[in-house]
Amino acid sequence: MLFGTEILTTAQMRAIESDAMASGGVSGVQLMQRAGAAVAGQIRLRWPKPGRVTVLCGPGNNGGDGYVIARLLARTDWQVRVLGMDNEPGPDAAEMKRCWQKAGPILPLTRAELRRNEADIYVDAIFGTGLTRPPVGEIAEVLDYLGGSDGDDGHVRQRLVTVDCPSGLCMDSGAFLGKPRQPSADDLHARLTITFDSPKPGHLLERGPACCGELVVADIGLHDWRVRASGPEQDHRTAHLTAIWPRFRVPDARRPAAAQGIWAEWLEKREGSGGHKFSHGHAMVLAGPPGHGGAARLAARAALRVGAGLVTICPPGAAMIEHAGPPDALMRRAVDDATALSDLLQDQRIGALCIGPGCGVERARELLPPLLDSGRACVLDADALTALAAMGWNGLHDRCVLTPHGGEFSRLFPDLAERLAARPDHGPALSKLDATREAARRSGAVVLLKGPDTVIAAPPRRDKPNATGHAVIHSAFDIPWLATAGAGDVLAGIIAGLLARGLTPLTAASLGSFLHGATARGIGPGLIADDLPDRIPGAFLDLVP
Ligand SMILES: NC(=O)C1=CN([C@@H]2O[C@H](COP(=O)(O)OP(=O)(O)OC[C@H]3O[C@@H](n4cnc5c(N)ncnc54)[C@H](O)[C@@H]3O)[C@@H](O)[C@H]2O)[C@@H](O)CC1
Ligand SMILES: Nc1ncnc2c1ncn2[C@@H]1O[C@H](COP(=O)(O)OP(=O)(O)O)[C@@H](O)[C@H]1O
Ligand SMILES: [K+]
Repeated sequence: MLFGTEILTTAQMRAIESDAMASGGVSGVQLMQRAGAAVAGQIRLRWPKPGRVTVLCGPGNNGGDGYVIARLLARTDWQVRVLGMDNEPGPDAAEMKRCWQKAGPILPLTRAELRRNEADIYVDAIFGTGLTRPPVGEIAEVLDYLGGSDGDDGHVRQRLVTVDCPSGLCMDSGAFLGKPRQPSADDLHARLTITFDSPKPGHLLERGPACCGELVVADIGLHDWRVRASGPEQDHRTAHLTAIWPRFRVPDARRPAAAQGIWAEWLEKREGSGGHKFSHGHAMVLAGPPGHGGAARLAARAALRVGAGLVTICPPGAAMIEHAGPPDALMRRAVDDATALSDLLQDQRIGALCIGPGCGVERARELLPPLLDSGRACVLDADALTALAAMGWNGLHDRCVLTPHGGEFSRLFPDLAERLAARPDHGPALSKLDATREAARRSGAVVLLKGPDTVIAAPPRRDKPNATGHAVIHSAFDIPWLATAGAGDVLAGIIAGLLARGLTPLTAASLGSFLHGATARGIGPGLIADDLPDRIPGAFLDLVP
């Protein structure tokens, strides 16, 4: 079972909207009115005293939402200025535009007009899911102004509310079309973004979290069609959000799913497997040469803390002395070479292995073949990934979890990393989600690409090789202090421990990321990786429904 809040690509969102409208259950205008009302409602909630608002309306349905917002705010005593385009949008937006024109004028959507009057709030309803190419000309200038490139020190961004997303952001990738993928000070930053029905990948990836500001997901009544579209025979279901990011609001009815799902996984394993320590799984962490033991010990301690029944750390004999200290619960066993590992793996009770943290590339290269031949569930991290990049995919299988950070990913999948770094010229741009899924497909393993926007992707099912596998995005933008030496080693150990307990690789990687992030949130700034394993029990307790 996967957990988290479902997210939809823009294509899936459009498909669900079309299904809903084709069913006759709801019209396009009704959806637009609900969308506009949700935004106007959020504005009134945050700015209860009516003031001056400038609504910027683009050429499509995002602009249509803008005309609804303008009308609803004008009704509640806001002084509304609308800047719009001189075009005939699709029928729904055209109707909303006409409705607004009965209440007030539409001024030209130009930078000069925008600068003419100050407003308390700016509403960006220029582009949403329909963005296909980089904004140019007058619209690009308007967006630059809103982004603060005018030297106004970002004064607008504190007052910028965006409809569906900051205009110019590709909602599938979180990249700004036509701009470098690195952060730039003049990227359009909103204080608040209201999106509809479900988050889209671009809200959670790359520039999305920083530029959307607080993200509110408003219900516009598409639930029944979303559920139908994500049934087992449909391919609409894509990725699941696994963390509730503090600035991220989902409709209340969908909020508890994450925590309860995780807790249920845990109980299921505990109660289904009886009381013996071996029935809770035996994890092995392959440690490296003398002087490099810390990383593997962090991993081993984390594997114990997530409830593996036994954990053994396996350094070469020459490094054994380094591992004499606590925790006493940890077992030690020397593994000097590939033959010793093969012999050890005759013990079928060893359920999962972790290789990479502090292992040394040469040793990883030697130990990987017998480890992979054994077919055991395993986590390949750090030095094991560097070794793998030189060895190729032979022997990898769907019980392997690869946990690269960006640098390791580019050694393993240089072409994908290069495409991911390139300036996107049209939408939808290749996303971190797409790249991780492709990496999982090529390697046949679960791939967890680390970062503030961790993506975890499973390879396609064997019976559906052309379908995309399940994927999970774990958002950790609110915990930058997790980017500290050794945090990745702890994550590898957590996942190995969960694999030993019998969780599927995708669930172990997703739940592992969630626990890792939740633990870091509980500790706060100042965290060092050593703190993480021993605080995992607290993160578990927070999951009790
Ligand atoms: N379809 C629906 O029923 C609903 C749509 N909603 C709103 O509609 C939005 C999507 O509407 P659209 O599909 O009309 O798309 P948008 O309103 O995002 O705008 C795209 C329009 O601009 C054009 N365009 C794209 N890139 C451009 C560029 N760089 N320069 C100039 N023009 C460009 C496109 O050809 C299209 O006409 C959503 O983001 C959401 O705000 C909501 O009202 C909810 C219901
Ligand atoms: N900016 C960030 N915000 C939150 N988490 C991050 C950020 N950057 C990296 N991380 C997370 O921190 C951990 C660092 O892992 P890694 O790069 O492997 O470090 P190490 O090898 O030192 O253990 C990963 O879990 C990663 O997802
Ligand atoms: K917008």
